[in-house]
Amino acid sequence: MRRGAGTRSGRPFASGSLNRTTELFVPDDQAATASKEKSRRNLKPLGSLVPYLTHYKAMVAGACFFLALAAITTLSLPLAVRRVIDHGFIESDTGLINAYFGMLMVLAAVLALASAGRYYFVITLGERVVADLRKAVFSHLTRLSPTFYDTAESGEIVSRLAADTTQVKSAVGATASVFLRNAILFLGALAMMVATSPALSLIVIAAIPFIVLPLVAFGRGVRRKSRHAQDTLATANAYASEAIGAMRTVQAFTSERAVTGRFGGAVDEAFGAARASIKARALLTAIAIFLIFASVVAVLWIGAARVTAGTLSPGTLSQFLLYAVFAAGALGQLSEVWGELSLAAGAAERLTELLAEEPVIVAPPRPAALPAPATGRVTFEAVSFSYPSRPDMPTLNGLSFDVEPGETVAIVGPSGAGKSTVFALLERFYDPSGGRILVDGVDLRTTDPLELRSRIALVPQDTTIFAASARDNIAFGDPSASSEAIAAAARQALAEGFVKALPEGYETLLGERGVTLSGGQRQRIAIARALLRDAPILLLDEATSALDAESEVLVQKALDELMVGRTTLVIAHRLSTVLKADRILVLDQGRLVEEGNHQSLISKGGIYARLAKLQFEAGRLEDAAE
Ligand SMILES: Nc1ncnc2c1ncn2[C@@H]1O[C@H](COP(=O)(O)OP(=O)(O)OP(=O)(O)O)[C@@H](O)[C@H]1O
Repeated sequence: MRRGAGTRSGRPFASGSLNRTTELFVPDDQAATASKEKSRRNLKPLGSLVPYLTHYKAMVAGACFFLALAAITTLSLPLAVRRVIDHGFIESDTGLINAYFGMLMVLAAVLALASAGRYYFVITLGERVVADLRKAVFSHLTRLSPTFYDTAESGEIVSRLAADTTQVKSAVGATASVFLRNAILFLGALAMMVATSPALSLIVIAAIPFIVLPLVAFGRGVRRKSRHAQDTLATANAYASEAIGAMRTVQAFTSERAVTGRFGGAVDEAFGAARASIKARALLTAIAIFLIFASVVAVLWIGAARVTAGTLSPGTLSQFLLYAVFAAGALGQLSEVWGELSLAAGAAERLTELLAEEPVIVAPPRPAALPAPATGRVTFEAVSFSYPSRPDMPTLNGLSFDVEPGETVAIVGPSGAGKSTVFALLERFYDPSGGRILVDGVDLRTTDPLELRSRIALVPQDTTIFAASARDNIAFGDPSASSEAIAAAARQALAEGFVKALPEGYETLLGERGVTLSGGQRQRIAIARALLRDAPILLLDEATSALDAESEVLVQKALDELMVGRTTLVIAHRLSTVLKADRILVLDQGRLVEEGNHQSLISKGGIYARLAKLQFEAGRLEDAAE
């Protein structure tokens, strides 16, 4: 079960699209095909966000209303301006001028209100949707099978959860609103231009393809570069989170310089990619601004000639020009947010991919019920298994054994024999490739994994202490447990003494940013957790790290309490455990090679005898010392 660093290096996910690190190492021609395919993609992935939006119809309606109001108000401004120029100034009627300016003031107030409303609804909507999306992605991640995590890089997934959702937030919020506002403005201004002066509009409309086409073509390259920059950043982040999680190991091996250098290299690469993307974006902006303003100037030029010739009123030219500026400005903004939107589309796509990742282990459509009350019988029938990440290496080979209800069975064997794998299969983290595993006579494939796991309590070798209170840590497997039940479990696990002695007792924050527990204390928390779960089957992965004699006695006593009346499978590392077990199963290379009790196996003189001599020698010395 324990994975070496090698197993997490850069294997693509099942869908082959999430692990961007691998992309950096694919041959150039493949990478080119892949990015071509990507650049063809458009804003479609943003469509996957629609279901999230439909939950908040009122907010969407509010956002649309204010969006339209702001656009209409903006579009009516030039009409007022034209009247002021063509009538107000000429007729020098102060009453009329006042009325026009009064109207402009009202328009300004409406515009201000509409903009504030738009901002409020749109940004809140963005926050709301991304909060839901984060929850959905995280909840989905908790349901994915270990097979997924065998090949995924946890740092990268966390970065997806943080960075991609933030990108989506800006898209749903600000960017989408800017996009829609400018799209409405552009179309509205265009229509008003035609209404104002069809002749001038014709010139402008003829010029549009010459403006838009180069921008679109160039925009594609920019998007590709941005995506590359994001991917390189994700790689750097993944590396950082791995190193930060293992800082003790880094320092113990005095590898600070090496990891800093590697992270620095990754950051520099991300910076290089970001700079390339910024350069392209800067150039795009320059091209856009020049093309747009050059055409506005050209229109002004032609229009001015017409005013001089007397075929156009100055007010109409101003009105037309204002619409042209609006349209041009809107188009400029559109080209800018298009890039951002497509980035967000990329982010939405990756999140959708993550959400589309199916758990390998699922309940059948009609799961068979496990018998009640549970007895705790465990049966392995000719079980063969290879890890999906190493399909050509058989880990278990036709393994058969039966554990009676209430029996304590020790599993021993050399490192890599498959002991932890037996536990993983029993929890149905994976399905065997051959044979069957039964709990209380029911084949695990036919039942609901959640129901199965609720019948199993696991005390792992390394207890994970979460950054939460001591109470929550004990109640991890049963968050609804009463304070009395939690205290009783702690008492039985001999954890009550040290928990009460913590600065704030059961409420003391443990783990990261909290109190650090000793090895023996962690194990007793794990035992209390398992006691509270009160499951008929107990899987115990005995810690290999030696505890001091006193802790050892406490842990042992707590375990004895835990094992009473339960079927127990224990991966044994101590002599005292094998001596107490009803039966010992000896595994080697995924096969059951010997079976019996300590005495019978020792007298056989086989693998167990050899292992016992090596492995339990220390235990015997300890026992002698006591
Ligand atoms: N998640 C995994 N993906 C791929 N291979 C794995 C995985 N977990 C374990 N293995 C491999 O399966 C084999 C059996 O591993 P397992 O952890 O079951 O052995 P073990 O008997 O518990 O060893 P140890 O006593 O050292 O913990 C080993 O060769 C190991 O490298």
